[in-house]
Amino acid sequence: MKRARIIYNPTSGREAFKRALPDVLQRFEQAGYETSTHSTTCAGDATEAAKISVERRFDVVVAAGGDGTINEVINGLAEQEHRPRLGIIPVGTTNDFARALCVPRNIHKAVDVILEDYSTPLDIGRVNEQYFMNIAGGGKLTELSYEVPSKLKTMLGQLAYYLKGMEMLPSLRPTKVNIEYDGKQFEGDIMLFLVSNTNSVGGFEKLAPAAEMNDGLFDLLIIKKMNIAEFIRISMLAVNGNHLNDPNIIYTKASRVKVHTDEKMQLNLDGEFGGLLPGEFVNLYQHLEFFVPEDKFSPEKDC
Ligand SMILES: Nc1ncnc2c1ncn2[C@@H]1O[C@H](COP(=O)(O)OP(=O)(O)OP(=O)(O)O)[C@@H](O)[C@H]1O
Repeated sequence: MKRARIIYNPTSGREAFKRALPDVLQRFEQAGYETSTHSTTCAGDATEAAKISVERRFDVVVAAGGDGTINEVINGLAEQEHRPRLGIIPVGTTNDFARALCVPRNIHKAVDVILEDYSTPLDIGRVNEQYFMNIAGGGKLTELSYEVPSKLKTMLGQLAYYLKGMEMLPSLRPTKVNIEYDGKQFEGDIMLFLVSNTNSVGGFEKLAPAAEMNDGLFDLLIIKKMNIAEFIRISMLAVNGNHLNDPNIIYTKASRVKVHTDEKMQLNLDGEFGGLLPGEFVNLYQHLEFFVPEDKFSPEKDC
């Protein structure tokens, strides 16, 4: 019999997963899985739970939560020799990664994707011995994602981020960096940089529109120093993906990106604080196998 371990964050999003859990378990049982659950208790707990799932030889691990929970689970699986297949049930506030995978936000439809049993190997990123599946970055604005209090996210959802973003705008300052990417180099002041594995970033779906998740390459986006009015203008253009030809933007693909700075610059990994830079970002080609809708990589699919 196949065995699945569901690791879920009971505080994620609007706490809907706890209510759906009995139905979810029943559906896994009916599909032939022996299933057990782990409810996370604090930061880092999902990483430990994922490592234990590997030790106990589960065939499938399901991460139910927001991007933070999925990131923690990936950190528990990435270094293991035997890596179970990974399913996602997106019940967080932003769910950028699930959007990139075309996994529906409806809990039962997300369960359908896992039980349909189609999975595919996808790239993940590593930096300073930590792993990310969606995006890494640095620059004051990337700190937005963890400055929003969890209670406010539960109440307001995505709106909480926009409000906090507006509040932070006046305090945005450029940072002097040196960025090496696949043999090329950029040196100068930047507002922020992003190293992206998917095209779904911070609720913007066209920020890194060419990102593929199984090509062994990141999309690197550098936004150079500019004033606040310019920055707002670029952000508006980015909603529709019209920011890429701007002279203040560098947008390219790279498998390795090395960021050095003498100033204090925080590293953001999938929306959570990941320590301080410098760091070297390495793309791990097709390193983890994810359940996705079977037509996810067909040219017609747009989700
Ligand atoms: N029982 C818990 N109580 C409080 N925090 C927890 C608990 N379990 C996990 N966490 C922490 O909550 C963080 C954020 O959770 P998660 O990403 O699942 O949900 P979210 O914040 O609602 O959504 P998103 O990250 O998409 O905005 C996790 O990275 C984890 O460190």
